[in-house]
Amino acid sequence: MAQAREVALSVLLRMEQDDSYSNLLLDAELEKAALSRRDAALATALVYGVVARRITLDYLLETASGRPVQKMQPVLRAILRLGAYQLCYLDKIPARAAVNEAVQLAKKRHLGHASGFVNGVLRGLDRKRGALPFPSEEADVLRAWEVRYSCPRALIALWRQAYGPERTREILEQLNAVPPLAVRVNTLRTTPDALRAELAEAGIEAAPDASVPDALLLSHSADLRTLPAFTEGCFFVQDIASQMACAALDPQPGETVYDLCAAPGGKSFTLALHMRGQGMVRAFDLHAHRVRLIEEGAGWLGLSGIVQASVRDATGGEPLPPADRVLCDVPCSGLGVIRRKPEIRYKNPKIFDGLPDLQYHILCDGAANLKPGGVLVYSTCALNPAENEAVVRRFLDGHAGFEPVPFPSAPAGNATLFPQADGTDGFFIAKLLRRS
Ligand SMILES: C[S@@+](CC[C@H](N)C(=O)[O-])C[C@H]1O[C@@H](n2cnc3c(N)ncnc32)[C@H](O)[C@@H]1O
Repeated sequence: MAQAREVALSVLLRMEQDDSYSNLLLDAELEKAALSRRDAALATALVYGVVARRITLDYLLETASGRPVQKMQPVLRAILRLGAYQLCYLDKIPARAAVNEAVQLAKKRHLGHASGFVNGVLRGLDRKRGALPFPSEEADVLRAWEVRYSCPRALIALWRQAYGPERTREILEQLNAVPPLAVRVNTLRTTPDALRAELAEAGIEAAPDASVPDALLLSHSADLRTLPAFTEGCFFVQDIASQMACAALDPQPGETVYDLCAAPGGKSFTLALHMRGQGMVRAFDLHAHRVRLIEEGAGWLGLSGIVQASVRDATGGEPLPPADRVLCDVPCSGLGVIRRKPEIRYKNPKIFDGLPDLQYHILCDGAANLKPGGVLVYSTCALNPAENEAVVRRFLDGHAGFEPVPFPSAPAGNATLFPQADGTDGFFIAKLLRRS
């Protein structure tokens, strides 16, 4: 277990230095450390938990220690956050173990002189934590929610303005929850029922989803990669919202479909399955190393004959022969998938300012490469109207030949999916028809 905390500490420190994603750093550290399954699970829980709860943990540590966390040495700060997270959120870890392990970590990291401080702060936090006052909503609602949900106030303010206070509170209440795990059945290799039976044998309950066929919702997150059904390419992980975007495009066998921002390829694969393996999905992406991921995935799932991957810039690529349907699953802020990538919340919303223009130009490229009578779907995993409704509005204002088309659960032709209400990732889907 000590090793799990060391791995978690290394990941947290590297995140501060590299500004890299927690999942990528964690995967790399776990591979290096070769931990037992139990230790790897603890290291994972610690990294995601500390990243997600950082603002709350810092508030608690500052209140307990009387010292500003930001002024502490990064390694000391990370050790205290790890200890505080275990004390406040991991009931299965005894308080004494959480404190002692933090002291040992400090010694190993040559902070022997601070081990008394670590011990004192964490013991104090453990004693007082039920009684520490949280900021009150009456005095400053943004600060109160910032501390309670560990979400920067700029993002809370953005959501309050976009969706109102009630919906914002609901979004925040989901922010630190475990996200659902959904898979798409590879119906060219198996059936939902056969896959359910195979998963059940491995101790994983799977239920069909009400909104999309050939999707299964798994009861708990297991290491799916070791299952024969996985290695044989009988399914892949894909959130229900992504599957709904593919269902909205509704591609038919024999058609030509473009997926303009396709890597790592999940939606291209689902589109190919909708088409029962007949026709062509051209899967483009700007980055060659990401195009390789599409090729690998298509090979694994037996879809190489229908999914053709290549590098192309959707903001300035060469014109293509017009397609029957085009998907623009554009690069976005990711503000709908914070449950999966907890650090997204700490990005300054200003860095998203350039996205709507990029997204608009990709949507225009989709329109330019679509046949008259063809269907265009625009999607993001952003909960941010500037990247969603506003982009589609701007597009429709300048493209008289296009009109919104209803699809299930979206009578006006577009839908924002919310984790709390829809049980999916936060997501936006708009469906448009090219009349002429
Ligand atoms: C939201 S991700 C796509 C996810 C993918 N559709 C899936 O379901 O697996 C957005 C993708 O857009 C790509 N991208 C960014 N700018 C692009 C551009 N100008 N042209 C084409 N692709 C671009 C990124 O490399 C990234 O892979």
